[in-house]
Amino acid sequence: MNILEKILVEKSKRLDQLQEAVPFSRLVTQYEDAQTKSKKENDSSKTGFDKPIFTQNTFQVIAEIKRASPSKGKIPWALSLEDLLKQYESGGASLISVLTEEDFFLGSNTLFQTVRQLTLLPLLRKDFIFTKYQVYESALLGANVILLITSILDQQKLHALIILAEQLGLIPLVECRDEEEIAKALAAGATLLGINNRDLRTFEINLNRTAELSQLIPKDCFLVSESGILEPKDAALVSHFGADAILVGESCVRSNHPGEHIRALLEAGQEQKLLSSAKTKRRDIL
Ligand SMILES: O=P(O)(O)OC[C@@H](O)[C@@H](O)c1c[nH]c2ccccc12
Repeated sequence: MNILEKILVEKSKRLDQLQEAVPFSRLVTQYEDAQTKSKKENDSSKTGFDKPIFTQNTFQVIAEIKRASPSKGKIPWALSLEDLLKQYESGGASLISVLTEEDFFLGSNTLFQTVRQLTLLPLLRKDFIFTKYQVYESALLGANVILLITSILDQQKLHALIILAEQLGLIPLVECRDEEEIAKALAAGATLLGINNRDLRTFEINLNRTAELSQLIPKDCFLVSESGILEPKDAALVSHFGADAILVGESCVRSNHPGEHIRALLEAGQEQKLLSSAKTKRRDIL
């Protein structure tokens, strides 16, 4: 079994337990009640953020809260969660990604809720999502964006989860790792695509994956280059190949000055975007 398969086995077990405690129908009712309540309170912008999250004119950084990974084990943080988030904000991150997977990334829904309390920035819930249950759960947690990993979903399922996410007001970020998955994601209706530079089966990092695959992504889609971004030159490279944003975990949480780190990545990515008319490398039409 590769690591991805192991993660999915554990995730399925946890989901079974969760559904025993709170069945799907009850979760849906909880969601509907929460909606009615927030409408009554006229709490339309739960994040205080009413601007669109993904705009193509500027380069963006999505900064991740990551405690551990299967390849690195526990990742030592230079700062507390509070300080990390303050710096993510001051550095100019436009979205915070929170890993909630428990067994391999040491995340949790509680961690997500804590982050939700500590920042007004929009949040990406990062987990191994393959059921409608998890999409409702993400909405109840207060997520703005969810990750859908193409390699663990067939096209029909991916399509169904994209539609459900959108119905619940969540933006689906659809992660791909090769040509075939990009075709599948586009056919399933994805418009916000992630290219993971790390192969989740082997952990091998290759930024050229963004270079090779970005050409297959239509210009009117928004492209996030994920994983293995360590320095400004990495941000510049993927920006050159048409990435509109980068998703950065480890190098942010390890940094003593994550705010400065994010600012430097942002500037390098933005400068390159202006220089290289980056999108000439991307497909014109769907
Ligand atoms: O820590 P990095 O190399 O900067 O990577 C962050 C992020 O891309 C990575 O955590 C990630 C991307 N896709 C995933 C899917 C599941 C778990 C984790 C991930």
